[in-house]
Amino acid sequence: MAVCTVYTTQSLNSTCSISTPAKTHLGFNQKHVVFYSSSKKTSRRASSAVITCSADTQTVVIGLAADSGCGKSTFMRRLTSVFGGAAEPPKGGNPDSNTLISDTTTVICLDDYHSLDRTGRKEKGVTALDPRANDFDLMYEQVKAIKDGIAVEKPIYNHVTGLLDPPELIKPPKILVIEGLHPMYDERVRDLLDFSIYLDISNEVKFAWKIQRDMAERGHSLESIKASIEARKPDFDAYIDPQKQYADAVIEVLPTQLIPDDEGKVLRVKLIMKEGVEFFSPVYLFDEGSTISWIPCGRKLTCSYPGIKFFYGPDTYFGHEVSVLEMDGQFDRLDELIYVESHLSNISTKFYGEVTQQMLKHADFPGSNNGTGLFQTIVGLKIRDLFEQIITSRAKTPVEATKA
Ligand SMILES: Nc1ncnc2c1ncn2[C@@H]1O[C@H](COP(=O)(O)OP(=O)(O)OP(=O)(O)O)[C@@H](O)[C@H]1O
Ligand SMILES: O=C(CO)[C@H](O)[C@H](O)COP(=O)(O)O
Repeated sequence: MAVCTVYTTQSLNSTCSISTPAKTHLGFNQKHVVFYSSSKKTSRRASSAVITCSADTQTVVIGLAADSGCGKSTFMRRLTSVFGGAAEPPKGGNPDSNTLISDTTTVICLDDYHSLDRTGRKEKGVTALDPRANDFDLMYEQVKAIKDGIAVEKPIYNHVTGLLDPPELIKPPKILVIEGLHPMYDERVRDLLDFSIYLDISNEVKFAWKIQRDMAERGHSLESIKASIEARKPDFDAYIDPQKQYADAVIEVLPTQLIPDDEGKVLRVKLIMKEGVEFFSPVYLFDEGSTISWIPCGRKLTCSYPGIKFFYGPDTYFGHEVSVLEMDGQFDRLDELIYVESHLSNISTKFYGEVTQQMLKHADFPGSNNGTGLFQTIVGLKIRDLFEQIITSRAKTPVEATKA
């Protein structure tokens, strides 16, 4: 009996099939195929084996990083809507699950990889942002397994009780989104991402949003909100904020420059897009690569005080070449957004007016009248486009095999 192992450059999963020029008995595991045969010609046959995997079922992995209360859930709702169908927690599972599943996407919250529960963190004097409170080995193993087409039993961090609940089954989806505090912190996890986004909310705006949500909806006092932001800040600066250097797209939210000393109600939002990212071409305004300042308020766009200002141009971000699209101000009439949409290019829509349609559909979501909603919607469309391109390219590329 002769045995020959062939290593592949791509991971193999249960969708893969192997054909050889002659009859051989074979089996395969994640990165290699083993051929057994009574023939001495095994080695030659193995080298000419053709390995085919179904591209449809290989998971594309997207990372979304941001601090708590910075709009991740809102962004996820916009993204899953682009793919159609509702995103819901796993049916019949833990009612406090953080996971959202739709036909195309599964969104998992990285809080589920907290290794210390609320009491454990208190006893050790660490915050949830501290890497010591999180299990990056498990995060890496499970995200890799899902990407390789293997279902996992993922833990659940229960935000109601502050405890770690029994795990839930996560099956490989078409698109896996890992959202939370640390999707780009661990190099191994970062390398699994096909595309990454960082929501960079400036302190002033974060404070305004926290007050609005935690005072109005959760009954917290102004003092306690201030204290919680201050307590998280050193770890946020040390472990969360630096991840933005790795992101393929950053949505930066700043106070307006149109009104002096505004309290974070009118926003200036920048979409920073890395150049040279495979399957992602930055959005542009009017003329790709040029520098444009545009005030669209006129006959076709109603603007009340303080108006709307767009900017587009090239820049550098953490040493990378980027394109930046910026919007300062807010829309009065969302149906007129079509005027702005028609001047943007590379937005990966499937039909004229798709951005406007998505924005109108979710007019009640926070940020629908400003650049946060507009840019989140556009990034959602870019992710759909990236996914479709990846699937097409995988379908064209046969798995490459090298003999041991
Ligand atoms: N674009 C926006 N414009 C205005 N307010 C916003 C925007 N996005 C989010 N907010 C405010 O921030 C709050 C938190 O938003 P969201 O739930 O999407 O964030 P999150 O990052 O998922 O939060 P958490 O991690 O705490 O669950 C919202 O209730 C809203 O008050
Ligand atoms: O930063 C966070 C991410 O959402 C939370 O504070 C962290 O997950 C801890 O959660 P809780 O406050 O519910 O114990």
